[in-house]
Amino acid sequence: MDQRYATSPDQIPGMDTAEMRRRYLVEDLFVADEVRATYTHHDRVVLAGIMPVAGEVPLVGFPEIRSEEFFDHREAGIVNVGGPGAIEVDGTRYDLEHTGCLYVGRGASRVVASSAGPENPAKFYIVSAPAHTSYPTTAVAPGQGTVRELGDPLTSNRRTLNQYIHENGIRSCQVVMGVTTLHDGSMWNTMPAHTHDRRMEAYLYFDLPQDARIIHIFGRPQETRHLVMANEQAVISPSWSVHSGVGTSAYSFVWAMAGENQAFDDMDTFPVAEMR
Ligand SMILES: O=C(O)C(=O)C[C@H](O)C(=O)CO
Ligand SMILES: [Zn+2]
Repeated sequence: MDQRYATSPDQIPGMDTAEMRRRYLVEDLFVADEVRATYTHHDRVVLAGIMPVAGEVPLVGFPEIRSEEFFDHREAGIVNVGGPGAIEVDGTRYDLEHTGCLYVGRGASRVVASSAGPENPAKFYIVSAPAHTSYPTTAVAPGQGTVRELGDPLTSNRRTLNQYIHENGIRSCQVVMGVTTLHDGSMWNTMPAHTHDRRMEAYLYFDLPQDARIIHIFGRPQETRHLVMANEQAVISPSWSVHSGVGTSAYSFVWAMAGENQAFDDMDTFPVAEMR
C-alpha cells in the first residue's frame, strides 16, 4: 500500500512538478490481477484499483490500516470503469456494468472481484473511508442515481452528474460518490470551481483517449498549480484545494469525497476572476 501523508497548502509554492505528482497523482491503479492501493492521510481515504484478468481477485486487509479484512472498520464505494464484471460480498454476487456502482458497508468479510471475460476486463475503482457503523451493501445500475444536469455548451462545460452514494441516495458513514460525464464538445469540469474545507475529494478520470490529457487545476484558489493527467489516473485534492479540469478530448470522471459532512452543496465558492 502506497502511503501519502497529509500536506499543508503552505507547502505548494515550494513543490516542483515531480513532487506535486508524487504527492497527489495516483497512477497505475489497474494492473492485471493485483490490488493497487494508496492510503492518503487526508481524511484517511484509501484509493484502490482492481482489474481481474486471469481469475478472481480478493480485496483483503492491509497492515497499514491494521485490519485482517479490508472492511473491518471501513466502508467503500466502488465504480466499474472497465468491461462487465462482478463483486461478490459474503456470498452475494453484484454484477456491475461500465459505470455501475456498489457500496460495501463496514463488516463485510469476503469481498472478491471478477471480470466477465479477460479480453475486456472490469476495472473496479474503490474509494474507502473509516466507518463508525454498518450500512447495507447496495448496488446501483449505470445512470440510476440522482441525476443533475450542469453547465452550458456556450461555456464548454455541459455535463451530466450522477450522484450514487449520498445523503438522499445509497447511505454511507462518510463516502459520497458519483460519476460526471462531459457532453460532446464540452471539456471543462467543475468550473466555476470550488473547495470544501470540510471534505477531501478525489477524481479518477476515465473514458479519455490514450493520447489525450486532462489539465487538472490544484491548490488554493489564489495559488493554483496544474497536473497533466492521463486516462485512468486519480488525483487527491485535500480539503483546501480547488479540483477542476479541462480535457483535450471528452471524458468522464468518478468523484468521491469523505470528511466532516456529506452535504454535496456545502461548497466554498469564489468568482473565477479571483483565481490566480
Ligand atoms: O462536474 C462537476 O461539477 C462535479 O462533478 C463536481 C464534483 O462532484 C464535486 O466537486 C463535488 O464537490
Ligand atoms: Zn468538490
